[in-house]
Amino acid sequence: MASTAYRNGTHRGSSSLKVDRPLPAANLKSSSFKSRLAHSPGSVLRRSSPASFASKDSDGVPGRVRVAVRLRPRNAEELAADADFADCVELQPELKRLKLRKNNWDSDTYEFDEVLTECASQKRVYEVVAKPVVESVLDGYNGTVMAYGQTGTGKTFTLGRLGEEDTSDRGIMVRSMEDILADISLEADSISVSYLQLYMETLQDLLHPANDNIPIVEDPKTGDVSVPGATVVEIRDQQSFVELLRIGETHRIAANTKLNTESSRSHAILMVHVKRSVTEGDDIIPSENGDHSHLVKPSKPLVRKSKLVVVDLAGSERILKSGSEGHMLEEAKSINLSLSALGKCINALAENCAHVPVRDSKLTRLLRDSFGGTARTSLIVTIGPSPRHRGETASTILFGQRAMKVENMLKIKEEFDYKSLSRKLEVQLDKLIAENERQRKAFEDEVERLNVEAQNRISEVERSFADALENERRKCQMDYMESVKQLEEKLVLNQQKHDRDGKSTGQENGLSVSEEVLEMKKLLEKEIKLRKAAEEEVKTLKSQQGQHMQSEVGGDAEVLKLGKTLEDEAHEKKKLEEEIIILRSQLLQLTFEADQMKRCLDRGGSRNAFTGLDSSISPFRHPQPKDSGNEQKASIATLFEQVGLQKILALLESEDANVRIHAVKVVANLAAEDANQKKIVDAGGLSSLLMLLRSFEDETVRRVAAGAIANLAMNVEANQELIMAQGGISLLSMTAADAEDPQTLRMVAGAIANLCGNDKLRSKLRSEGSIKALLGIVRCGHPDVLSQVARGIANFAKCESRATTQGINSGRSLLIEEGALPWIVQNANSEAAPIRRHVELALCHLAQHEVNAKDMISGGALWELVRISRDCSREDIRSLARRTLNSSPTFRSEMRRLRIDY
Ligand SMILES: Nc1ncnc2c1ncn2[C@@H]1O[C@H](COP(=O)(O)OP(=O)(O)OP(=O)(O)O)[C@@H](O)[C@H]1O
Repeated sequence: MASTAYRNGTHRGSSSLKVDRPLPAANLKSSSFKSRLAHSPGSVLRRSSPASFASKDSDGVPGRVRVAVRLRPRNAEELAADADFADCVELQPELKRLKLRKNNWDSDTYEFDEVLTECASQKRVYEVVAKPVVESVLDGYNGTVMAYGQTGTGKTFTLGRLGEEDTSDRGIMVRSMEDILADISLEADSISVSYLQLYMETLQDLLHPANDNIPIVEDPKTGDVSVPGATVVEIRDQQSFVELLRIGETHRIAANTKLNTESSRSHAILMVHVKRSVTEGDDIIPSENGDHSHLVKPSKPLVRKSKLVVVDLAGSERILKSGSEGHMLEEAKSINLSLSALGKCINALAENCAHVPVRDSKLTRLLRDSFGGTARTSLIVTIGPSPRHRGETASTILFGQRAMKVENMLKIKEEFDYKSLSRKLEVQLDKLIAENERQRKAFEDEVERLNVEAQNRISEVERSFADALENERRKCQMDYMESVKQLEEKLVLNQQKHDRDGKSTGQENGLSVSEEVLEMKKLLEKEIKLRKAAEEEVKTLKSQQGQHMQSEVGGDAEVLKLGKTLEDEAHEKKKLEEEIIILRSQLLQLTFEADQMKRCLDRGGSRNAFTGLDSSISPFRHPQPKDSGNEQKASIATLFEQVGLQKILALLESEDANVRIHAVKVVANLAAEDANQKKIVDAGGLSSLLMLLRSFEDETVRRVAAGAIANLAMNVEANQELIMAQGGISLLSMTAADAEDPQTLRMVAGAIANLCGNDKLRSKLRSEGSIKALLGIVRCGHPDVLSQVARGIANFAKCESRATTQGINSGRSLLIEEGALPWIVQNANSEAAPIRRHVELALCHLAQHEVNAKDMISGGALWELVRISRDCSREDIRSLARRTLNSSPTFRSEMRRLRIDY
């Protein structure tokens, strides 16, 4: 092995220095361990032997044990005793060399990493010996600062001085902690301390002395050495640390030896555990919108656990010199034993021996990581100047020289930091929750905004739609009113002209009415267009609603609102359709009336002539000339085609009274056409009409409904029977009893009269009060009404007569039983031809059966029969009367008795 010592050439007669430089270029003066590593890429692990103080991995950084030598100044005793002698050492700090005098003319020269003279301040000692180690510890490496030297040479002075009186006296322990506390973050990192002494191979807790015999635990894999039984105190400030040191100091075993009045008898070991979170930059996670501001992916959370071990060894001494006896002698032996075990290990490591006797003492076991392990180690060897202790000084120097050859493999101790990860994730989670909350709020605000916007749009559309509808309705109404007014004015004018000019003007007026009709038709077409436009509008609204619904997924309230809007729109549409139908029906009526007027003018009749009151068959039947009849049929066909019967009938049940009135008029008009009657009945129109009659809500409705029923009951027997089956007979009877309006009574009488023509309904008509109803109706006195009554009585009498002839009926006439005879007799010679004709027929039918003859005679009917047989303008009736009188024995006998010449 190459020696690190070199001799003064003078002694060997050589001026050249034989320096074997095995040391790597590492430089203790550097304050930054990282920069040192950067400057020593060529450092080579010199030990190739697997023998090591601790197990090592190959991925560490080589780091030789650094050794400094410190010379204590002469103490009082030495100043006195050695006054005449030179120091045994001569220091050359600038060359980092130490000369150990052998005698006055010969010396050995040694090179150290640092040579500290007796004048070196505590601060400088700390900076060159301990500070680099402390920095390494802060970087995550283990570090050891150890003082070795003869007793009384200043080990405790170097390491353990608290410097409470004079801060410049502060030793390495205090200064190390100051630097550590200054560098770490108390929030993220932690420092804890254990303070132990190894005394006579027993490890004792200096912070809790009762806790002795603490076991040493070594991790065979990592080489980590721990003392789990030791008290561990967390340090948060310098003051509490100094307090701990003081406590430890008071518990440290010391003795007054010859060489040191306060000689430490134990090895003191301060362990400073530093736990630091690695603060590498977190990866920023871009959000969906590319925003990089808030989300970060926590990097792999690591914690670096490092340990600074400061070892104040007990003094090495020659037992004789120290004057130890008894127990102290045992102490001294134990101290020397452990120091010698340490020396052996260092020798073995320095020599790359296969075996390092680590287990020979607890001291070597404790320092397993410091020598040949993973720690960065700095050794300060303390020496005294006295030539009397030259041997001990030489021994100390050689210890230091051997230690310089020990190469450690520095490794950072990193662990996965679950706590830190958990903390980071919690922070991250909080951020995410806050972000989520922000986004949710923004989303809700957006939904709210869209809702408001949609509502505004809907309201706007509703408003404009309602306005448009209202305008159209008003316009139609006004047009309609205007048309009616114009027609009425023209009618008056036409009448006046007609009166003046006679028939010649009739044709012109007819032409102008035709023009009106054309105008009306145009109006109808316009209305149809309007309806289509309104339907388009509804479609557009529906599609807008659909779009809105799509854009507002999950917006239930909005969907409901839109549904409501749709309903409203549908309602509006229905109303519009109703209005269109009404307008059409009005137009139809106008057309009809115009036709009537034209015909009337053609005939030179009065307005009353086309009101329908003169209709002898049906109150609503349109007695039209062929051409106008065809036009009317065409109009009705158009209405059917464009609107549909079902829709028209549905309007009979509309909530709007006005709509019902118009609808019933349309139905009545439709019912006037034979071709429509069955369709109306099949579609349930009869039931609706009867319902209107029953509800008696409006005189007009009732009147027109009765007229429509009369039309339906006109020809088709099946319809008549349906009316009966649905309670129509009694309904008509009741209506006849309480109606006052002559038009209504005319319609009701007409309907009953039609029913009276059906043989099958005879008894039902009587039992449900129809004959009484007809007789009641005569109170009205209006000839048109009376004409319908007379027609009904004639029809009834005819059916009775037929039944009697067929042998179905044998009794007295129900008409006579119901008291109709007096009215019949009274109206047999009515001035109104229609009445007279029906009554004459009725009398003839009654007279055909002998069973009625007596009542007729007593009721004065015979005279009327005789008159009819003589004077009736209709030949058929006259001959019928004659035949009847001739065939009845009772009448003949009475005529004889009365001497009526017949
Ligand atoms: N560099 C120094 N400057 C001034 N005084 C010093 C210096 N070094 C040591 N001393 C003094 O020397 C005496 C012995 O020092 P210290 O107790 O530190 O020695 P030691 O090596 O720890 O001894 P031991 O091994 O017996 O414990 C003390 O009074 C101390 O103040």
